Amino acid sequence: MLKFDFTNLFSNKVPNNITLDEVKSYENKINQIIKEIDTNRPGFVETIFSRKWIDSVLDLKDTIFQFDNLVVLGIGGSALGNIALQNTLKPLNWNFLSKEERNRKLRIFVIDNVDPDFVASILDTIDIRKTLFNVISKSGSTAEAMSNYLIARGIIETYGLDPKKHLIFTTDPEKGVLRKIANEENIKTLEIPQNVGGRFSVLTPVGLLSAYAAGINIEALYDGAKIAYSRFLKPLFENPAALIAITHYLYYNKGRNISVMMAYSNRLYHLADWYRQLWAESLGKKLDKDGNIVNVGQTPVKALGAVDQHSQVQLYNEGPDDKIITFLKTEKFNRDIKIPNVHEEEALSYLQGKYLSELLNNEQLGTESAILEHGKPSLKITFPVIDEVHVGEFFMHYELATAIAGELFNINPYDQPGVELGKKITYALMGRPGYDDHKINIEEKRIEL
Ligand SMILES: O=P(O)(O)OC[C@H]1O[C@](O)(CO)[C@@H](O)[C@@H]1O
Repeated sequence: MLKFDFTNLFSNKVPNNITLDEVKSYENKINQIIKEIDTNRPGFVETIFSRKWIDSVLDLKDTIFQFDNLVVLGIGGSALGNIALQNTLKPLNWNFLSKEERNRKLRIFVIDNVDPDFVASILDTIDIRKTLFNVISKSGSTAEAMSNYLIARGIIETYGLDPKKHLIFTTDPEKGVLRKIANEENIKTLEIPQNVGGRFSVLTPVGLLSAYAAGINIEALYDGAKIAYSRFLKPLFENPAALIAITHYLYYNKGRNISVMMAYSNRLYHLADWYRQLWAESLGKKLDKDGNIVNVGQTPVKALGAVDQHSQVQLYNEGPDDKIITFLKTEKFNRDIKIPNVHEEEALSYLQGKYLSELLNNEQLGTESAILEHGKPSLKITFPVIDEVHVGEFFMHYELATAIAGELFNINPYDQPGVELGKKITYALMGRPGYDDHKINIEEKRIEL
């Protein structure tokens, strides 16, 4: 199980700190929220109690393992879970290993952006004949995913290959242009449960296919998610998701409107990236459930230890009192490196003979202590080891925490109306029929240098 340490959130060293009594005063409300979630089971919870989604991926086994590369084409919730799974659970040099070293599992690439330099750099690297493309889009219409699909398809056709053999669409069971094309052309598909939104979809086929293709144990991901769910049904002070939600909510109300997730592990860093979308899109809302303008939301920020000690920590310690910090660390790294005894130099003797893991984890503890001395609240999540069970558990704790936080803020955590306008203006700029109303009026008085 993941270990959670909430001690420093309640310390008297934090001016205007939250107290256990304050948290306790929300106990009834939170119990009610938990009961409601458990009764109505939102889609992301329902998913982990069904074999359907794992089985739908396992059914594609023969197709997947004919290939050497899997390229995911999707953005936002249709990409970030894939990226997090690969980076936390596979060696960071996975795509550089030989096929034998990879045990014949696939190299995984995720093309989310539409930056031509980025897209070309991946397409230039892979052998198209040995590549399976997984186009992921819940809506089946997102411009970035669609344009990258069209590019991939164009290349497949240019090579004289059969698109049906090189494409899998992961999309809504009924709606969207991807579903239409799949039906017309008999392209293999995976379903995204209709009641699961993109940022909550990592444990649906959205994240499962690339994970499985790389040899990740997808069943163990579900085992971990179920552990998180069983902890979510426990009383408030034994319930990590509820404590994350209420402590962030209370500190937000005391002016801490930035939530930093600082991972002391290059692998765990990608979980912080996933968390950014979840926390931002779910909780950043203009209207509450009663239609009042509230403009709430806590800005999630990711940071990497020890790197950001030399970039961000000065600000965290001495800048505005507007942050709550979550540290991620692991007790066990897959590899370790002993720092050799090279010099008879006293200034270096504290390092020589020690392990990098020891240095990094002491840096974490040092930063956590320094941050507390500067009066800033933090919590810490420790992975006993970075494996499927703990990563699955992490995803589910945060999805549940987000659902609870949504209720505390009295907003809908499952929609994202604020991203629509930008999409429509882009459509208009790109000449998509039906979007003329969204043509922008360029300011006549320019302030341009
Ligand atoms: O899976 P889709 O429908 O292509 O959407 C991709 C992403 O775009 C958004 O709708 C808006 O950013 C996200 O919520 C979503 O994860």
